[in-house]
Amino acid sequence: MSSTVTSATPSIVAAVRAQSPLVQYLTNYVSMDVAANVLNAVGASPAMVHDPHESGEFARIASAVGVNIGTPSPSWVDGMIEAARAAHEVGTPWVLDPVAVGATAYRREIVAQLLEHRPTVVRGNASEILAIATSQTGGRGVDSDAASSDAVDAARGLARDLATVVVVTGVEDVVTDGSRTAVVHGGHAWMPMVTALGCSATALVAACCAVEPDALEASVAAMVMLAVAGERAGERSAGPGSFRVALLDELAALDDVRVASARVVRS
Ligand SMILES: Nc1ncnc2c1ncn2[C@@H]1O[C@H](COP(=O)(O)OP(=O)(O)O)[C@@H](O)[C@H]1O
Ligand SMILES: Cc1ncsc1CCOP(=O)(O)O
Ligand SMILES: [Mg+2]
Repeated sequence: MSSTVTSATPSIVAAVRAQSPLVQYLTNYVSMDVAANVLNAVGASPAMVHDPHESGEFARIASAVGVNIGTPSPSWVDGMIEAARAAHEVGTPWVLDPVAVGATAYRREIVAQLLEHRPTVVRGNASEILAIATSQTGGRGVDSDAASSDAVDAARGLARDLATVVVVTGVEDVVTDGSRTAVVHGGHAWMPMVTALGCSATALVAACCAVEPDALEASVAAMVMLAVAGERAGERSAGPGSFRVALLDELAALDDVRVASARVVRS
């Protein structure tokens, strides 16, 4: 086991800025603004295109797609499925955010349908990943009632079962493809007090997958961005409100030296 930043991470961060990938994000009403601004801050190009009349067509021109079930309704779900289907068909990476999947049967059915279209990465908090991996229900709505460190085995098993990368966020972020596992340390205790940073983490994973074919390395880079920027933003903020603004500034200011300060443990 080693504790070091992956050599791939700085080049992925730079590639997002240089290539400005078009990230289509079908996300919930709560997160649209912050997730789009997070993508802009790191140099990606967000497009919140969700309607089933156009989501599949748009997914064919996007560099990566995110699908987030945070505020679902039937027509939005149709749009999600069209986008996921199209992304899978043309080989565009797509990332699933199973918000509060343990909470209702409706959400579990949506996630089951979306998983048929083979996401590149599933990014959730520990309750969400445990809900998918073990079929356990509950959780605390969109928030987690479990620690990411308690979901490592479940995440590894899920990654193997789905042949995907699984990211479990929390105090530490666990990234696994079932054989390789990385734990990213950092961030700040105010992060869960700012809504939609999990949704934004999913958006960043999509942006990194657009420029890096190794989805595990792409996901590590996305988590490093938030961990480093979050830690720095916390040092100069008065509370969650100013933290939210400072986080955007710190994401935009990420450079090789700052990225290299990340603490990543691999096994
Ligand atoms: N207590 C914490 N300390 C540091 N970072 C945190 C903490 N809680 C969450 N984060 C970070 O906040 C982001 C969102 O994660 P999380 O809160 O687990 O997602 P969600 O909002 O989907 O539940 C991630 O980058 C994660 O690392
Ligand atoms: C509050 C809320 N309600 C439905 S979706 C949503 C946003 C959840 O965002 P995150 O999972 O990133 O905290
Ligand atoms: Mg979430």
